[in-house]
Amino acid sequence: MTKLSVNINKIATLRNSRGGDTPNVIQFAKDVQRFGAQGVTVHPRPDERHIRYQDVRDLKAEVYTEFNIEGNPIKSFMDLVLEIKPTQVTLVPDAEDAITSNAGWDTIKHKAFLTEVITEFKANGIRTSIFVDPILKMVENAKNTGADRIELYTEAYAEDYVNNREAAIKPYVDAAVLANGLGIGINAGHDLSLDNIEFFQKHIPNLLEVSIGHALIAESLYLGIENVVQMYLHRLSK
Ligand SMILES: CC(=O)[C@@H](O)[C@H](O)COP(=O)(O)O
Ligand SMILES: NCC(=O)COP(=O)(O)O
Repeated sequence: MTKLSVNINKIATLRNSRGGDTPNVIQFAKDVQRFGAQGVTVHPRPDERHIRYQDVRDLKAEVYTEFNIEGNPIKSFMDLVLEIKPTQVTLVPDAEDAITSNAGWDTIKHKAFLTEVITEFKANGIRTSIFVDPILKMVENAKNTGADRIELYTEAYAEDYVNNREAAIKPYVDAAVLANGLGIGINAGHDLSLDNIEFFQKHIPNLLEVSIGHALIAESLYLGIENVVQMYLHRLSK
C-alpha cells in the first residue's frame, strides 16, 4: 500500500501572503487527515517563507497520522526535528535561495555527514529518508548511510511523463528495483499530480509513501480538497 502524505507548505504560503491566519494551516492539516490522508508533510526552510518553525510545533499535537518533516539538516532544522520527534525526517539538500527543492543528495560526497545526521535521528526514534535522484549509485550509497528510506525526486518524471511516460518511468523503476534489493524503503515526491500518480504507483514496486503538495492544492481550487484527497487515495489503491 502507498500512503498519501499531504504537503501543506502551500497553505502556509497563501496564509503568509496576507500576514494573518487565513487559511489556517492547523485546521487544514486536521481536515486532510479527516478526509483520509495518511500523513502530513511540512518543509520548513530557514527563511520560514512557507511553513514556519512555530507551525511545526503547533502541528505536533494535531497530526495523528504520519508526520513527515523535510529539510536541509542545518542546526536549527535538526534541533526542531529532535524537539518534535515526527514519524519521519526527510533530508533534502535545498539551497536557501532555491524556490523549491531542485536536486537530490550526492550520497557519495556527503556520506559522512549524512551518516552522522541519520545516526542521531535514528537514535531518537525518528525514521529517516534521503531525497535522491533516480541514479543507481546514489541509491546504493543512500543505503550505506544507514537511512531507512529514500525519497525519489520525481520532478524529471513529472516533466517527461507528458511526452513519453514509458521513458519517464524507466530510471525510477531501475532505482526502485535496486532499493528493494538493498532493503531500503521507497518514498517519492515532487510534482506528482492526479494526472501522473497512477502510472507512477503502478510501476514502482513497494512504493511506501508519496508526499504531494503543489499540484494537490492547485487541483483542490477546482475540485475541492475532500474530493482531491479521495481521488488520490483511489489512484493509489489500484
Ligand atoms: C522535497 C520536495 O520535493 C519538495 O517538493 C518540497 O517539500 C516542496 O516544498 P515547497 O512546496 O515549499 O516547495
Ligand atoms: N516531498 C515532496 C513534497 O512534499 C511535495 O512536493 P510538491 O508536490 O509540492 O512538488
